[in-house]
Amino acid sequence: MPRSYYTGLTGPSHDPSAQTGVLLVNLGTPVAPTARAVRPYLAEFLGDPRVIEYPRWLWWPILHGVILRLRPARSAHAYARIWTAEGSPLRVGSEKLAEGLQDKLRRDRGEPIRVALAMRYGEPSVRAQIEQLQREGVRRLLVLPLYPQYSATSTGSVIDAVADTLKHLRWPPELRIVNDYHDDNDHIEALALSIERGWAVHGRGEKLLLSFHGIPQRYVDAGDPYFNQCHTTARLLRARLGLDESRLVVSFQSRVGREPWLQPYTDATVRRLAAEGIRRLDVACPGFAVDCLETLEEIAMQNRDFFTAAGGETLRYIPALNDSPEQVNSLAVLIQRHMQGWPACAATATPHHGYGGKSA
Ligand SMILES: C=CC1=C(C)c2cc3[nH]c(cc4nc(cc5[nH]c(cc1n2)c(C)c5CCC(=O)O)C(CCC(=O)O)=C4C)c(C)c3C=C
Ligand SMILES: [Fe+2]
Ligand SMILES: [Fe+2]
Repeated sequence: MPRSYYTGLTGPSHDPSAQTGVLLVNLGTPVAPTARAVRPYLAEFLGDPRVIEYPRWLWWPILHGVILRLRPARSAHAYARIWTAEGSPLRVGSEKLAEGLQDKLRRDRGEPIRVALAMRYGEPSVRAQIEQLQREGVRRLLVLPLYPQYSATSTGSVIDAVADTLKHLRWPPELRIVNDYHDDNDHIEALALSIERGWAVHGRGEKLLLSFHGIPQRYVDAGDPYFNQCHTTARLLRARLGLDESRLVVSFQSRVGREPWLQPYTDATVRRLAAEGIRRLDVACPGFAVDCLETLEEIAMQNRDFFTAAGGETLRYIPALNDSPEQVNSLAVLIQRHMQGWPACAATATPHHGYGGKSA
């Protein structure tokens, strides 16, 4: 395509060769580990009706009158424990993953695919990043929420943000959205390899606990598939690792508020296991693509303390897949499967293995 064909429509800064874009979306994180920075982040997050399903007239006074006065300082204190010189682990890890995927996809497909990262809450927003991709000339967009298991509170909310953005575009791109990848073979294999590598280096704990982020039980009762998808991931990992239900245990963390959330709770589980005589416990959090507050602070610090206080010796946290080659490879395969039928860009595609020549 001649460059001039695009310029008038999409603005001067686009790269007309990257017509296919991938938008990774993660939850979002405050810009600094301070109450002042955490407050607007929590206000946006906990003001999302997908996350808190109470009528607004009931929830708004509690959120603004109580929660946003107390929680920011407490959360900021937790964030301060995991903050790095580069910033929030969730943001840094997600950015590295996006870069790794862009390199990998360009190599695999022989075309300049653009991979961008957005945050559902805070910056860079879904809207800003889709508009940016569009300015760059992207006409086919694959959205990949970085949540392996679908929940209305996480993936569903990303879909809302994408849909809201499209309303404002005169000429929206062709769109696909990955709903979940909780049972994807390559993903399960990547998780298994990372767990086995941990065992090879540190030895095996007596049990492996998979701790997933919780949600209110009420949401699952109303039809959210999240609980089932978490258990399917666990079942597939059991089969792949050769562990039975007594060796690989599932629990749910990060409960907020008073209503019942998915059970068993992670904190009660690590205490129970220690009380039952388990001394070495491995914990992985396969619901998190990238390490964050909920893994680095809640699991690797808080729950480690609960475990040892209850008589356990070592709780070893097995890191998230982050930007490891295993995760870059498995997500690159997933992305390309979801792009099937989308042409490689004609002007820039280079012939590569598998096309033309003498192959059958
Ligand atoms: C109160 C309701 C919440 C629901 C429902 C919920 C679901 C949910 N969350 C994640 C992933 C993450 N959550 C993170 C932090 C976090 N979560 C909540 C509340 C709910 N989450 C709060 C209030 C916070 C902020 C921290 C705190 O104050 O405790 C994070 C980490 C972000 C970071 O900056 O590191 C992630 C990731 C999923 C996948 C999910 C539903 C399945
Ligand atoms: Fe092109
Ligand atoms: Fe959360």
